[in-house]
Amino acid sequence: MSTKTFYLLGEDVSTAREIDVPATIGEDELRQLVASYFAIVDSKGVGFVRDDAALVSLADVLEAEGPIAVSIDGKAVREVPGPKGLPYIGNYFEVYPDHLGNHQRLFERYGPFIKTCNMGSTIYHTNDPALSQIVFSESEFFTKNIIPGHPLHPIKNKESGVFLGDTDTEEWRLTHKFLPPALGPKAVRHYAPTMQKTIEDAYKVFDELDDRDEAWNVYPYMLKLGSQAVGKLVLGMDFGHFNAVDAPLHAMVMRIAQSLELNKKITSMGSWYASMPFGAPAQLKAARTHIEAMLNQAIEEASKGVEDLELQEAAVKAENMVDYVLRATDSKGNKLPIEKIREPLVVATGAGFTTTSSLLSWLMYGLVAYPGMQERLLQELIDNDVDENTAITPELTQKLTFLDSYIKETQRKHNPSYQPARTSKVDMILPGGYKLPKDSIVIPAIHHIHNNPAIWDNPAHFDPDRWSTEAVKNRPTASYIPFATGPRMCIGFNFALQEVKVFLPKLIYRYRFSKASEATVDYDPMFQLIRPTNLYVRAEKRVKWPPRSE
Ligand code: HEM
Repeated sequence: MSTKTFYLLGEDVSTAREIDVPATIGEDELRQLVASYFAIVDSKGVGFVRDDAALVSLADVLEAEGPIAVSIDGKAVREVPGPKGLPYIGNYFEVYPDHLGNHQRLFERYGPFIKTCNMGSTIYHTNDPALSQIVFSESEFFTKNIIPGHPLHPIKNKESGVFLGDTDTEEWRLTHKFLPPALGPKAVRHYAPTMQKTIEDAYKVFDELDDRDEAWNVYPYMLKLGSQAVGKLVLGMDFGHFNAVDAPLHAMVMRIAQSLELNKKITSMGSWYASMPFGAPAQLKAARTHIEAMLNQAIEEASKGVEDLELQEAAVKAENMVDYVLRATDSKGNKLPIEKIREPLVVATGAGFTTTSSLLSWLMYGLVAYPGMQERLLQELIDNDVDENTAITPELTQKLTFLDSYIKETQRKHNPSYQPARTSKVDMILPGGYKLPKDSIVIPAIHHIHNNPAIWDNPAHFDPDRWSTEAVKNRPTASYIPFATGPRMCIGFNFALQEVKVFLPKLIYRYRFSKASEATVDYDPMFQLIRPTNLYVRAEKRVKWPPRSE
């Protein structure tokens, strides 16, 4: 055993610490030992420097006299860079209103890890897959802990267990045990007929719009469609969104969408604003109370079976998630307590329709904005013997490989979610030498990871065929994460993907879509998700279909 002193390259030598190094230590073990003293997240990047020269072998390090500097990925440690802010408002005007474009600009200027401060709230963003993987991994370094300044803080809700709650809680563990089976691959397969009925019920509205020769704004109709499906399959509720062309949105949908808008507004103002007894924070409180009342009624009224069933069996037999949570029983005979059912269901409903309606809107956008897509998707249906009477089963959608690539490319280029955030648990040194303090909010910026030119060839080009290239098949871990990754990733992704794989073929087979507005498509920077706000299309009922390919 010998005692050596180490300090972080870039810090003052007076910060050097003594570390006892066993005589038989190996090179990797030495890196790990030093990493553990300085909370260096990835020991593989640790290097040693003495008198400005790298100590390349283990023997060099063990024999070096005096304090040894520790480099990270060959660099000195450094503060996370970012733009200088104005007094009080910080970088608000550097980020808003076009936060997608502005963050892209900031990544180009400052590199893959940046720091901004808006109205007193400091946030870190990364467009680097390796850093994102670390941030999402629920470890000794990071967790989902929704502290003030976290984008979800104004709507934090411990009782919801999932999405709006911290990881380290009994509620998360319990809900995370009971909810996911109802959204697993086997469970969502038996939802396919209900999904198909949902889209077929919507035909009469799109047909009438065609008869009237009217163009329609995509997002509001996709919101109706996405929420109609989630209403039925999560809450057992018929929202009646396609009873007529101008059927209003159900109050449940309005209130959840309103909560998200208010939340984005509150977070963009900084955490001090959230506790104000008027304005957006007061409206948010009123919206929550209304949602709870409606949910109680839905639980009363949802169609339900009677017998208790083991989790997996309940998942494949239940008519909807209300039915499922009331009957699902774990191996020890425990059920999700009745008082713990309401909040997770509200969250699953909100998480389910806001996201799928945005994705559906971008899928429609691709049909009218990218030449040839609609024709290729239709041809694939014809070549797989799809016609208007075909039941779109998971077995069939597995064969629709171009549809799969088209959805993936849409989720890459136009991903609706952009700000899943995690919180640092300790002061640490990240790969690249970035110093990150405890309680920092870090956002793996999904849109910017998916459009990072260091990872994706010509990322601005919409190209579904890239998904069959070796480069994309062998892409770095976490470079495509539309549903986030790690233990707190989306639990509804099977549901979402199956839904769009049922809806899209049905729509494309029946209608020919064309763009009905010339304006550049905008997104609403004050909404929690990225969705096109001004995309108008016309859907004409097809009267002719192409022949099968030779
Ligand atoms: C295109 C559709 C969807 C996208 C892009 C999406 C995306 C995401 C993302 C990025 C997260 C992580 C959020 C965070 O870390 O803060 C998440 C979590 C979640 N999603 Fe989804 N989602 C989709 C559809 C759905 C559906 C259909 C449901 C349910 C029916 C659902 C339920 C949830 C839940 C409950 C969580 C929280 C999981 C937890 O806290 O452990 N999602 N989703």
